[in-house]
Amino acid sequence: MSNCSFCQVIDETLRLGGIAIWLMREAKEDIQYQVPFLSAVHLDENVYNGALNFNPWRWMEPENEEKRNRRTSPFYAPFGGGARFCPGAELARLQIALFLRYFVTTYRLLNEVEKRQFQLRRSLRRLRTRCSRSVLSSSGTEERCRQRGI
Ligand code: HEM
Repeated sequence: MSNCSFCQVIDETLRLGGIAIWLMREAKEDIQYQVPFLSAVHLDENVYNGALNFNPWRWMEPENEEKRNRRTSPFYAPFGGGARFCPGAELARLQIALFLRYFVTTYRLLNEVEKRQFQLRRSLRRLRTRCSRSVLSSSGTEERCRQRGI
């Protein structure tokens, strides 16, 4: 699952907010090698333009192609690396992609105004249904509906 349609969104989310940046490592003895803290790499302006911005399209840029290799890249390691590389990485990415697909194809995101319009339309539809049902049983209800212009 290296190139699903949601992969850029998943990769960008894991770059900015993955758990990898919180992992701590402690050297048991003094060493002469300096390992950059992962969050410093993931959020480094010299590595990623506008590093603090959520920009899934960055992963489509050819210059980021090599950086994006989560198994080998020193600039992108949301699932750790080396011998401790996360064995659940592909499963996790697949689950996230399935969830996102279900979410965006099943639900519609509305702003406050659209939400209000949606609720009003729904109430009107329900009233219409109720009215058309009660027309059969009660002329009083029919009259009330007529008065309300439904
Ligand atoms: C978005 C979801 C996930 C993220 C961001 C993530 C990230 C990581 C990271 C960064 C490590 C390395 C930890 C370290 O170096 O100490 C790790 C290790 C591990 N992950 Fe995940 N993981 C995810 C999902 C999963 C899933 C779904 C599973 C199992 C089904 C899993 C199982 C493991 C295991 C067993 C290790 C330990 C590997 C070892 O130490 O040899 N992870 N994960």
